[in-house]
Amino acid sequence: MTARVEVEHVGVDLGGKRVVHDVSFTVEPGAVVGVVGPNGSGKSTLLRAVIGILTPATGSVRVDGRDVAKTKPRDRASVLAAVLQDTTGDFDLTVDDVVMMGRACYKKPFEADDARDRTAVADALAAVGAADLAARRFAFLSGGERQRVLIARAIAQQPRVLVMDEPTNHLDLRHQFDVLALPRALGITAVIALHDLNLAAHYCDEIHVLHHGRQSRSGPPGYVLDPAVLADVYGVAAAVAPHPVTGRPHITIDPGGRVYEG
Ligand SMILES: Nc1ncnc2c1ncn2[C@@H]1O[C@H](COP(=O)(O)OP(=O)(O)OP(=O)(O)O)[C@@H](O)[C@H]1O
Repeated sequence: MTARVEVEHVGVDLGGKRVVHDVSFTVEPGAVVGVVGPNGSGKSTLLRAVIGILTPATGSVRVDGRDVAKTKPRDRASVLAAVLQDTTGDFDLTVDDVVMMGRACYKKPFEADDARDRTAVADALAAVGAADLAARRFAFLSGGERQRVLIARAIAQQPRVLVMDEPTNHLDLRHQFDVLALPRALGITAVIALHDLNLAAHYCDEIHVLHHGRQSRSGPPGYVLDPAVLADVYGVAAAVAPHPVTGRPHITIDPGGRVYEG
């Protein structure tokens, strides 16, 4: 199951200040969309509005036509799952227990886990290559192992939309690729905040660039990842050329600031 996400004129206030201004885009069912931008540009705030834990000051987020801000948290959880940046890592639980938390939206309080829950948990752990961690204590995992377990928890929720904020943090190269390939492999609509523009170029159908809380450019990677945009938004000199293997845009940054040609 997958869903269409419509972000319409979303503005978000934090601490009495507007930090996201008038952002609009649609994510087609099954599409993978990237949100990129410098530190403090509003990516996490926008993602929190998408999943409904922040209520937009303007506009709305709709999933299959239903306003997320007006949907009860329990109903939201069976549609939207999130992997956010600041999830505490101090659960005194096993990995199995942590991933089982993703099943809570399907159960009454204190209802026992059933075979379907256990299958969903095992499948989710296998999907992130963490089946061997199931019996380990979450608190004693490495940063990358924890991150994969938190992604497994979101997948065990069997959402129609997966929202991930910098999911590749802590992950080695192989796991970065595997995690970003997951939404498409599972057929889940995804909205992903990313710092690595080359990963965004490779995995995203569309990219939305935020700059000072505003949407500065949106569209397919080849349109968005333009040297002039990178210079304007990030203040870096960059060359963009087709990746030799995939043909997707590939960015090379000049750390010295020299502007490449071609
Ligand atoms: N509770 C808050 N009150 C006031 N301002 C806030 C609050 N939380 C975040 N901000 C500000 O909102 C802006 C957007 O922050 P946000 O975390 O969404 O950016 P980001 O693009 O995700 O950044 P990063 O790449 O560093 O994670 C920043 O200027 C930040 O300082």
